Amino acid sequence: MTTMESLIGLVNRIQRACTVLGDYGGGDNSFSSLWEALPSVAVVGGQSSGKSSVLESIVGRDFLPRGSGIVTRRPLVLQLHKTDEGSQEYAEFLHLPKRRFTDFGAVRNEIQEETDRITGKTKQISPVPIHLSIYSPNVVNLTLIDLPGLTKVAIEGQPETIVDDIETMVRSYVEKPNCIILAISPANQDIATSDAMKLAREVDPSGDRTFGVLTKLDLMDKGTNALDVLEGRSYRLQQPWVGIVNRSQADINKNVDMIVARRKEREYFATSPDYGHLASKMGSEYLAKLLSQHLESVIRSRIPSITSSINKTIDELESEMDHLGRPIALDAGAQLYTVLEVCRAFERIFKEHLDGGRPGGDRIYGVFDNQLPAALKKLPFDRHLSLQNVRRVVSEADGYQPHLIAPEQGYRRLIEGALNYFRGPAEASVDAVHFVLKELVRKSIGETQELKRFPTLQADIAAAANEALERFRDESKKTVVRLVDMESSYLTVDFFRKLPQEVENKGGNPQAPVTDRYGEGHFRRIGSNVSSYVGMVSDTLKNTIPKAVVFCQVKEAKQSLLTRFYTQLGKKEGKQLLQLLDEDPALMERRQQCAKRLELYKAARDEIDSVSWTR
Ligand SMILES: Nc1nc2c(ncn2[C@@H]2O[C@H](COP(=O)(O)OP(=O)(O)OP(=O)(O)O)[C@@H](O)[C@H]2O)c(=O)[nH]1
Repeated sequence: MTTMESLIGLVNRIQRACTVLGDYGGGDNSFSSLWEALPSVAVVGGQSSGKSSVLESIVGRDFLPRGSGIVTRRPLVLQLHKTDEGSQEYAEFLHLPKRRFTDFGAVRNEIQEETDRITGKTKQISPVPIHLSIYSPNVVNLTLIDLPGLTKVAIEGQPETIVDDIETMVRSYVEKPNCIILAISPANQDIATSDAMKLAREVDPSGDRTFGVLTKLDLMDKGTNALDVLEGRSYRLQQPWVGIVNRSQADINKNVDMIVARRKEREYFATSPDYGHLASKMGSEYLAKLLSQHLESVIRSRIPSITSSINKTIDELESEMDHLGRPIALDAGAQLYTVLEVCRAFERIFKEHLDGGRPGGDRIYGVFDNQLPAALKKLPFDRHLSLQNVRRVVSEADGYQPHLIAPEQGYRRLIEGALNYFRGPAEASVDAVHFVLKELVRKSIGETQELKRFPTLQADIAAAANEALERFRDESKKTVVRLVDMESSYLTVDFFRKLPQEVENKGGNPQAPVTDRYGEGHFRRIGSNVSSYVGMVSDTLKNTIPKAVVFCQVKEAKQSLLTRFYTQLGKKEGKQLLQLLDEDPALMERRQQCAKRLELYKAARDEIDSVSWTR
């Protein structure tokens, strides 16, 4: 069996770890809170209901600040550790790990000062808890959280909102299903008006996790008693009510020792005509034992769910850490490696877009299959080869001496003029593919998870890739224009060799008169011959332009999009590399939080494992 000590000690250790990492009940946290999964006991009550007195008598020591107004302004997480009989009592604060307090007056001062350290002297409240551990043979293992007293009016110097602020803070603790509520009400007030019971009823209507504590039994009017409450008739709870008699103000003024006070309390119940029959179930010592046992059994029953919640959170945090990436290494070599790794990830995605696997590459084929043929079709050859223009160009080419057989010069000029039109669609194809590539770079950058961390590197890669694409575009343009120019520079002789025969065959009658070389039909035929030649060239270019474009732009983009960037990278020094890897601060912060949390949860898991082993 797991010992009680180890179970409560386990939760104590996890709670401390939580606080170190800023995870505490009532805190504002974007992560699921481990604290909330842990059972704890919160002390709530109206002002002057006797909360401090109950806590002190559970501890058996005077150590809480006293005064008028709201004294408790930060939650006090009080962890009690039972030590061997005869050992010295001491206290330790989590915020002062190296100091052992044996003087409990000094503990009181430190609580006061530490409260002010966060809240200032303005009497504000803060949800950041103070952790105090007390090691003593006179305590039972127990963790209690002392919360500010519920109040109805703000006193001078306090903001008006304090009444609500306190309630909100107290509520944020007690509404958690794992919180055991120690609700303190004074017996000399009507239980129906108790602030503690009002809140407890709201957050725990079934009374499952509320322990009702009735203080000031000794201050009740003569002839009255609290048996209706203590025996559960006035207000039913699943747990038994406990009556308490704390030190009176006069006792406190006289410095009546806590141990003496405990004895007096025992005597009070033992000799009380009203409560004598309940004596064994009354008093602060009994309350401490009751709570400790209850806390232990609650912890025991929760361990499996705590463990599974811890394991689930560890998985979540680990996958988030993977997603956020590892922290940046300090040496330049490792930094260069990181930059290269990220660049490669980007290049891989970019290639997937081109080669298929990711969409977008098909749009390049769309340029070749639709845009280019459509643009070629739209070229104004009809106008260029109109009868009128053919006649004008041929006549101009002839000069004063009209051609005798075939208008060689005229043909050349008409063909050259027509071929010039191909530059437009050729260049437009280059541009269209350029824009597709640019868009794919943009997309790939967006899809490279590894890049998300590094806005600077992302911008630099985008700039380098786009600069490379511009270069490829220039090269590609030169090449396609060259293809067109090549067509003009040497015409396909074969085509013309066949022409005259075709003309003569056409008539079919050798006797027919030779066509009038200067008539309309003649020029029409010239136009039609040029048109067929241009059509042939158009078919050729429809095939060769895509080859040039793929060769100059697509293949280059796949192979050497970042080549120049890599060369420049090689010249960079450590500092410049670090600049490239300068992360988004929000992300850095998130990773840090994640890492810390992961550490906490792993530590918690180890703690739980170690307790399980001692069974
Ligand atoms: N006679 C008698 N006096 C008590 C008892 N419990 C508390 N008192 C007195 O009631 C006063 C308030 O008690 P505290 O323990 O300071 O009450 P509190 O709820 O902590 O008060 P705040 O922290 O100011 O909200 C003190 O003067 C105590 O001595 C009791 O059971 N009997």
